[in-house]
Amino acid sequence: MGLSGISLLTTTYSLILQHQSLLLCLRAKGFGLDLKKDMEGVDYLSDERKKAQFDVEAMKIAWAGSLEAFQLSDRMAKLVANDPAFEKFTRPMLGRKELIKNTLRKAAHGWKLIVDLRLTEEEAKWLRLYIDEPAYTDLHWGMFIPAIEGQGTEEQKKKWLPLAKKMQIIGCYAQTELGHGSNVQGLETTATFDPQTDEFIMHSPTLTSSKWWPGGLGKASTHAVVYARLIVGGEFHGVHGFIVQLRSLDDHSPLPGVTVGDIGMKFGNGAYNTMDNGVLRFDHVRIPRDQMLMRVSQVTREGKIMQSDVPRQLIYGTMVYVRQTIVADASKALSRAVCIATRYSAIRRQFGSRNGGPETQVIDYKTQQSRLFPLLASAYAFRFVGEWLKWLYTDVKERLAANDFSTLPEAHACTAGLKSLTTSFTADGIEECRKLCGGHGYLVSSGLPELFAVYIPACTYEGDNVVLLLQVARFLVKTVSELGYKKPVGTTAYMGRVASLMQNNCAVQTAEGWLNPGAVVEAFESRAARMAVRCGQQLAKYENPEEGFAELSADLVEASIAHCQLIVVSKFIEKLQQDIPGKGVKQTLEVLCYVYALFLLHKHQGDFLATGYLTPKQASLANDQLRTLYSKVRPNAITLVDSFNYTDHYLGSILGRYDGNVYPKLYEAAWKDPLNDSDVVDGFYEYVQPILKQKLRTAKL
Ligand SMILES: CCCCC/C=C/C(=O)SCCNC(=O)CCNC(=O)[C@H](O)C(C)(C)COP(=O)(O)OP(=O)(O)OC[C@H]1O[C@@H](n2cnc3c(N)ncnc32)[C@H](O)[C@@H]1OP(=O)(O)O
Ligand SMILES: Cc1cc2nc3c(=O)[nH]c(=O)nc-3n(C[C@H](O)[C@H](O)[C@H](O)COP(=O)(O)OP(=O)(O)OC[C@H]3O[C@@H](n4cnc5c(N)ncnc54)[C@H](O)[C@@H]3O)c2cc1C
Repeated sequence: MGLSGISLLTTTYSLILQHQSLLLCLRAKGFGLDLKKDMEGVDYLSDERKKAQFDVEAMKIAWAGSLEAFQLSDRMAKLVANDPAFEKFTRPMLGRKELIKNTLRKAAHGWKLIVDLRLTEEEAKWLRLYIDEPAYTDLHWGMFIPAIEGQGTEEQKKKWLPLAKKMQIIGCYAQTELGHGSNVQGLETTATFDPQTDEFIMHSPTLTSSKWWPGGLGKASTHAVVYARLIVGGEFHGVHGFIVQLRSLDDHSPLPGVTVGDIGMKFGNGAYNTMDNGVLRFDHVRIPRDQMLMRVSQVTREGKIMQSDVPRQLIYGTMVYVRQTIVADASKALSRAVCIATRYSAIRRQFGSRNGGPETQVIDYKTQQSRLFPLLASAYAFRFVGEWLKWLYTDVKERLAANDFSTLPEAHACTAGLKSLTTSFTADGIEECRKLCGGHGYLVSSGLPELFAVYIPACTYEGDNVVLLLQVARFLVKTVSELGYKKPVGTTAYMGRVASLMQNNCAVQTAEGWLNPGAVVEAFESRAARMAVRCGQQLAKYENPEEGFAELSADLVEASIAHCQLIVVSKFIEKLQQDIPGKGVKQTLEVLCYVYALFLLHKHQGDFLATGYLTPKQASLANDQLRTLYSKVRPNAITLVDSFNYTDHYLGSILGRYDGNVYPKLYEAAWKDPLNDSDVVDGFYEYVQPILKQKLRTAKL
């Protein structure tokens, strides 16, 4: 018997086993048989795993970034998965009060582990990630502490950071207001210096100045970094951060003059409702002068404003830091959804049965592949661009510490643009994964609805995605306008070759011709450069540049997307120039890299054609190559998602189970729903039976 014969037999056997276990479950419900007899321990995806053409363990390390990073993340994932305190199956069924209490309990348990096991900050970060429940701790560690680190003086850091790091105070980041989020300079909360008492008076003068949205503010935080208009001597001196105590450290009650609470339920069940996003108002609350974060500007005892040589934009520094982490998180969320959709697509069968044999695995449909594999490739692309962005951020941070601010504008543009690009794509990608799972994807037990509901605000928080792309556009327009006398560097270095990028057209003649990193990068560079230059030319026609910018903003957003996609493609290609150990690992990643690039080229072929860089024939050749690449991904699909090394606990999905034992577990889960606690539904006697028993008098009905 040939290999394909053996494989057919094993597949059929797997199917029979699945059907048998389903039958056992069905009987279990009907006749009280033992549910445990379903085929626990059988790997329904083992045939798929045997198809791998690369070393999965080595790919896990490539995904994690290093052996140490892999081991650390794996250890934390298992620690959480094996601890029943972190169970999350019932989360979407909990009411809001229970939900928040449950989250507080998990956060406390997590903190106990961190202290008892003496975990490092890096380990603690991974532990919180795998607990997988948005909580006040995200903002405490993710924004409150970084805000003090980035904007505090040495003295302020010495005072506040030990308290925060030992969790003797809990902090949040209170910037957004009811009336203003994107427009930070439009914030209305005031911090007025009182030279008599050497204090700032924090005040919310209008309803719209109420702080609105800060995570952790609603119920947990004792302190906040509050962004407010600095007023000294009756004059406005820009928006600054102030450390303000909100609640008593004894009984947690709000301090005098502070009104604080939760803003209410948000999208989805469970999901982001575990977070206490809050509202906050001040009625002339006094804080000592030294609680203004004073790295950028200082207010002296006499009420003089002193500017340090640190640029004003550093006030926005925490956002640069968090946007960078959000890019890394995009790859986690997308890879999680893709892992679920890929495993389930290999289990799910529809149509195509011949002679009573098994139906076709839906993953073998070319349409399924053309929707799923670009998402898989994007998860890897975002992982690597996230790694690069982390490097860029670390580099900027070191430069800032040495008072070199030259790379801050680029860091701002890259973090803003990539945050926007990756979160928008990931949010759409999770929803696509739900559709790829058909009807079962809509079940909460698929894990996808909650993942989607938790993820989508990433398109809004830390800067609305369109507003952020407009920031990139400003950076690009500036770069283009300076081309005559300033050499562009970093991610805009390609603009230095603008003349040739505008003139030269694509040389690819065959589908194989697209398997060339140089050809791919040049295509993306030419498209981005041409779109940016075109915007620059259009803008030049306006007398008032701001009016022109507003008028052309939709085109500017497109140009920014082209620039950011170029960054992701280039960083993936650069990654492949490194030494990546493991049999077949680099080759498999090369396939994914081409999938990512050619998928984008196909999707945005309008840009490539309209800018005149590609001919329709060359665009069509790229699409031909893409189909071939999908066939190369197919045998590796399951092991490529195994390489994310996600535990079943973290995935939280019956469809994405590692062992593929989907149907019995779906069936079992249905019976755990509280609605099935009784056969006759609550409310039947009040509301249903009277209808069934009614005797209608009218003949018409
Ligand atoms: C742990 C994860 C959970 C996350 C929970 C969520 C938390 C949050 O959402 S916190 C709140 C986040 N809020 C935002 O992101 C607000 C978005 N708005 C802004 O960032 C800014 O207001 C703006 C950038 C959209 C506009 O700033 P503005 O000063 O009014 O306007 P300009 O365009 O004139 O910019 C002036 C100048 O500053 C540069 N710049 C702007 N932002 C930054 C930055 N973050 N870092 C460095 N530089 C920045 C900008 O490029 C301009 O430079 P020049 O052109 O050289 O003058
Ligand atoms: C779940 C969640 C958690 C959050 N956590 C925090 C937190 O911890 N701390 C905190 O301070 N804030 C937090 N926020 C607030 C968040 O940062 C803001 O909501 C975000 O910055 C967007 O601002 P906005 O709500 O003012 O949107 P708006 O600016 O009102 O956006 C509305 C629409 O207008 C468009 N728009 C706005 N300005 C422009 C423009 N110049 N040009 C073109 N279009 C424009 C936008 O694209 C969008 O379509 C959180 C928000 C959410 C949803």
